[in-house]
Amino acid sequence: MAATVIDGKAFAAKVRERVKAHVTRLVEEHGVMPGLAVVLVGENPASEVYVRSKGKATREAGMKSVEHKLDAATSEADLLALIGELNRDETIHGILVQLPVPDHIDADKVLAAIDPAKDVDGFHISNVGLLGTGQKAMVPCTPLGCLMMLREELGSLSGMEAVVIGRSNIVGKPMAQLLLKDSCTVTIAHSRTRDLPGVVRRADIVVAAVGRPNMVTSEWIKPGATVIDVGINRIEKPEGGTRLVGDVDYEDVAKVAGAITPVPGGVGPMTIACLLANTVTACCRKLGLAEPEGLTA
Ligand SMILES: Nc1nc(=O)c2c([nH]1)NC[C@@H]1CN(c3ccc(C(=O)N[C@@H](CCC(=O)O)C(=O)O)cc3)C=[N+]21
Repeated sequence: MAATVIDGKAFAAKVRERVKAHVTRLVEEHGVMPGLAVVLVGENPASEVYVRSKGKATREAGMKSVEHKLDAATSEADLLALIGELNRDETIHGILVQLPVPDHIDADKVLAAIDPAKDVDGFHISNVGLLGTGQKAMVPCTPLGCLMMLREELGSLSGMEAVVIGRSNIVGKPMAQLLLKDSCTVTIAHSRTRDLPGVVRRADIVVAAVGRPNMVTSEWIKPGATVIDVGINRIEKPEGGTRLVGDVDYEDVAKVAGAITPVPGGVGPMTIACLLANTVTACCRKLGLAEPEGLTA
């Protein structure tokens, strides 16, 4: 039986509707419009596309969107000064510094400078620690989007075997924390894992976040498993031009999986929806309101 396709684009549209409803309520009942500031340092065509679509989504949700495009030669001190200003700006509830930053800037230092309450990426060590200890954190957007899709597809995740492939701070590690919080038995596998296919074959839930095009194939997948593909790899087409593929060999894996996310149209759109969701969450917390329904982990 062919796998169910998890339509991330359609689900993201639903999440964005929810975001919009919360924004309307914040504006009408509290006179506050959530604001998101995105900071981009240097020129990177892929980043610029992403920043533009984020700005558009932010405005469509009825929120304030601010973009700061800084020259590639911007000093670390100048970037830190801008973050300080955004931290103090009452109209800004979320701050995102697009990664990667140029080599002469220390990314860890920059992330540490963001007010943890405005850290909508969830990359500040305070938020990492809060998530790891089961406290109220800002949760990284991509893992949050993956979790929302898994819950939507599977209902309760309790007791399931989950294997996360990839140990990055932005996806693998926080994804594992969220799955653990939902009572999965969690394995983080990576490039040094012995018998990676054998480890992945145990999984009811597979989250692939390695950055290697089409790495995961059907022999790795337990029949009926749910497969979330976080990879976004641009590869050359034989006939010229490029196309986006994930870390999962979609056509192949779809033959055995129970459900699978496509690339594009899977995790990517959910990441943007969750960025908006996190901005609303940050705004609600600042105002001392209840957690916005359907937008948090
Ligand atoms: N501080 C920070 N936070 C981030 O969240 C962050 C970042 N830096 N740096 C870059 C990556 C990349 N990223 C994407 C989000 C959505 C799509 C997305 O929506 N992709 C579409 C396809 C877009 C296309 O066709 O090119 C899809 O998957 O359907 C892609 C990439 C967030 N990132």
